[in-house]
Amino acid sequence: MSKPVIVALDFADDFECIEFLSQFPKDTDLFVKIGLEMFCQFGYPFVRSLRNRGYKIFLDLKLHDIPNTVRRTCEMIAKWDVQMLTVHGSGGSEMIAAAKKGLEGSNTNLLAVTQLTSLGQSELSEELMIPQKSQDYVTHLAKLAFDNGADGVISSALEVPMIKEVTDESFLCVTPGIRPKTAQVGDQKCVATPKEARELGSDAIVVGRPITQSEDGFSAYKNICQEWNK
Ligand SMILES: O=c1ccn([C@@H]2O[C@H](COP(=O)(O)O)[C@@H](O)[C@H]2O)c(=O)[nH]1
Repeated sequence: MSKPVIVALDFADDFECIEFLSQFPKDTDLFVKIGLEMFCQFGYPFVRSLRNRGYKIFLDLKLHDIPNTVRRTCEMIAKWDVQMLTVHGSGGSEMIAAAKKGLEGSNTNLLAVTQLTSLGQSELSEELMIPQKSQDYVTHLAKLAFDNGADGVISSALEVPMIKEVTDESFLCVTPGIRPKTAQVGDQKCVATPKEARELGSDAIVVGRPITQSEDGFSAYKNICQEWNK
């Protein structure tokens, strides 16, 4: 099976989103990410409607709360038949283990966010006052996630080799912050091209605006898939 390009559906309304999806031929094996923007507006019925179309779903809610709340939330999401769910790794060992417990019996992969790809070394040290070097912080959180039952992490593609080294080759590294050479970087600080992500060992890439804001979203998607799967 080829590794997926996951399309981040960050749209202001569901009509715009469905219109975007209508460009894709029906037999496209589409893996989409529903994040906070769309989930806050349209909730579970929207997730269900995309699942009913046959899409694979990455529900990117980045849960970050006390273990009991996260476990109970995950118990509910476990019934939704989504393929991936995120929590923040910085929620700690108990919270990660509680999320995994909540997902028990489902096929949902639990992914822990290490360091947001919109944060660079200076934000980490100067704003968040985290004394470690970014790479050490990321590998520490990845190991914490691995040791507490997560199936993988969300990280920059640039960190994948180090993460696989401290965890396991099978530990999933799903990487946003992907920018083809000609695309605008925007608010992302840690970026890689699809080709770089593949060479660094990412298991899946997440791409939003370079596809969703392109004049021809389907062509942009196909070009990225081609570069990624070469
Ligand atoms: O560290 C992270 C975690 C999640 N994201 C999400 O991925 C997409 C990226 O969208 P682009 O438009 O390609 O920048 C977006 O939905 C983020 O919420 C991330 O970028 N970094």
